[in-house]
Amino acid sequence: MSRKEETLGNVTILDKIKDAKIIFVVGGPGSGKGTQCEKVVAKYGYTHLSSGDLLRAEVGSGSERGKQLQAIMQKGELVPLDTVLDMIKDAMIAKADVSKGFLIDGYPREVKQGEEFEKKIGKPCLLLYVDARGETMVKRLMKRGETSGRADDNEETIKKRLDLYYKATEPVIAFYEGRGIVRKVDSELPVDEVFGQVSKAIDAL
Ligand SMILES: Nc1ncnc2c1ncn2[C@H]1C[C@H](O)[C@@H](COP(=O)(O)OP(=O)(O)OP(=O)(O)O)O1
Ligand SMILES: Nc1ncnc2c1ncn2[C@H]1C[C@H](O)[C@@H](COP(=O)(O)O)O1
Ligand SMILES: [Mg+2]
Repeated sequence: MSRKEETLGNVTILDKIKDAKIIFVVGGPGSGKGTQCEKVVAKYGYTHLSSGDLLRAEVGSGSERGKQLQAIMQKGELVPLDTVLDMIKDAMIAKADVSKGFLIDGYPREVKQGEEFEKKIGKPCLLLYVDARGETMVKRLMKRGETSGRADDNEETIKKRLDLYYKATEPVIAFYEGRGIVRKVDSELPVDEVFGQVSKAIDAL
């Protein structure tokens, strides 16, 4: 057992995480995952962990690993599963004592990521599927790119991210539909209306 997984009485920190609500937030690039998660944090006090944000923090640290990650992300490709899962696990452990629930935004990106998460961390009780049309997502990302400073908010990388989403991530939704835990929200609607649908899904837990 690592130091981070030390026991608290007879309960390990990982046991605590398993007992917390875990929500996967999945959708295409620019569909509105981060926007909705912010609102969930404000209303429900959940902990928002975006795999993309965790990776960008590592890039921002200037570390050797960050440089390798940056090269992958700039091309719109997926970083290795172990890297991203370790980052999420560490971030969850750091919040285990105070968290009412976890929003895991941008993960799983492929079915294997979901399977590994469940082996190493725990089971999700809900997959929020933030759905928008490809054309809408591209428009939103091009607009966001005017101010975001994100190296991947450019036309060429957006196209690759979208292609990869359809190929690798949409099967994740089908996989969890088989479990009956997917709730789809229509992110073509204004932000507050989308959030109304998100709130219904969370209230039903
Ligand atoms: N329902 C909405 N209507 C209009 N604009 C929206 C809506 N939801 C989000 N946006 C805007 C806010 C941002 O500028 C942009 C992308 O939203 P954002 O929440 O950052 O997407 P995301 O987190 O799914 O993208 P990424 O996967 O690239 O991180 O679109
Ligand atoms: N779950 C992930 N697996 C692999 N790579 C990931 C994951 N989450 C984010 N990334 C990389 C690849 C993405 O294009 C960028 C940006 O992610 P975003 O969710 O759009 O912020 O990071
Ligand atoms: Mg985001």
